[in-house]
Amino acid sequence: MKVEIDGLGLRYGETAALDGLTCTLDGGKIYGLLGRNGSGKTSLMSVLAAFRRQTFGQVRVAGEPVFENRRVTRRISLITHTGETTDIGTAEDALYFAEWLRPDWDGELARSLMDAFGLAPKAKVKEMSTGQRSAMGAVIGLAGRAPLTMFDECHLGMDVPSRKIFYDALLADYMDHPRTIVLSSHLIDEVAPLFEEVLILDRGRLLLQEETPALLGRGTTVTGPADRVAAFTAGLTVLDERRLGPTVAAVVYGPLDDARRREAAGAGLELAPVPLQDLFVHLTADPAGAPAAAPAGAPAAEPSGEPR
Ligand SMILES: Nc1ncnc2c1ncn2[C@@H]1O[C@H](COP(=O)(O)OP(=O)(O)OP(=O)(O)O)[C@@H](O)[C@H]1O
Repeated sequence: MKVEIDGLGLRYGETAALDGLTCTLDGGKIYGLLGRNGSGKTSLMSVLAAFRRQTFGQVRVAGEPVFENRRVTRRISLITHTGETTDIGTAEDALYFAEWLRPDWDGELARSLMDAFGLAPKAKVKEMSTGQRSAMGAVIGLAGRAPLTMFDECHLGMDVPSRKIFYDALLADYMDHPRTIVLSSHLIDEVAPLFEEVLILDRGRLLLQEETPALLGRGTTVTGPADRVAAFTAGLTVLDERRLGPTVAAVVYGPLDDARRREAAGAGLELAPVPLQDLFVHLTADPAGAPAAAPAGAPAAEPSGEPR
């Protein structure tokens, strides 16, 4: 399902939660929606799901505006960590309601996920633990198979095995039933393998939108003897440096072309990708205290220059 967002603004009184956000999701992918606390992720998903009406700008899903448009909203699902959509009687009541709401509901999948998460059908949703309520939300979000499904930090409180069940189930079901999935999370390294494309928000605006491999290509860890690493990284943007005896691992920002990679190999240096989380920290660093970020949709920065 294609999502078009044009100059989107959302205000809560004086607070601009979204401030002229423009981007397009072509759909049929798993998108990672990242951003620091308060950057506008929940606000954006709330507008996309028509939970809130935008203050200005436009949102179109499958070519149609979403607010008060049941034809489109019945095909959009937003699962939040607060679980308000699941807060109804017992777990089986919540599933019944979700089935009534969702035209693409898969009851078989819902039952098998309930089992996998160890959720009892007769349990009252209000009496569930935080992690159990999150798991309930995951069941409803996945079994609903909405063509646009958004999970907003929906793994909050889930323990590690439950999160693994969620990620595995999401990927397996997405492979069988491709759709547009948007996932927001602060556990970046944990969810990064799921993302095909990443959007980063910053203060209500789009900071960056890029396919994951290209984004990961922006950073490299250079490891080797300290003096050779220093010589190789001279003039590059070094985000971090760790020293272990005579060996240094330096994280550099910006693509390295083939010639530079050959040069590194010739110097006996090891090159490795940088985790998405490290890049995220760099890209969203506070401009007052640290390197700033690349503009939205911009090509990767030159090795020698700090973007924006
Ligand atoms: N109901 C509300 N009333 C007033 N301000 C709000 C409300 N909800 C969010 N905001 C403000 O809007 C901005 C964006 O909040 P939002 O919840 O969209 O961010 P977020 O990226 O989802 O944050 P987090 O990662 O912490 O969940 C913040 O400045 C926040 O304080």
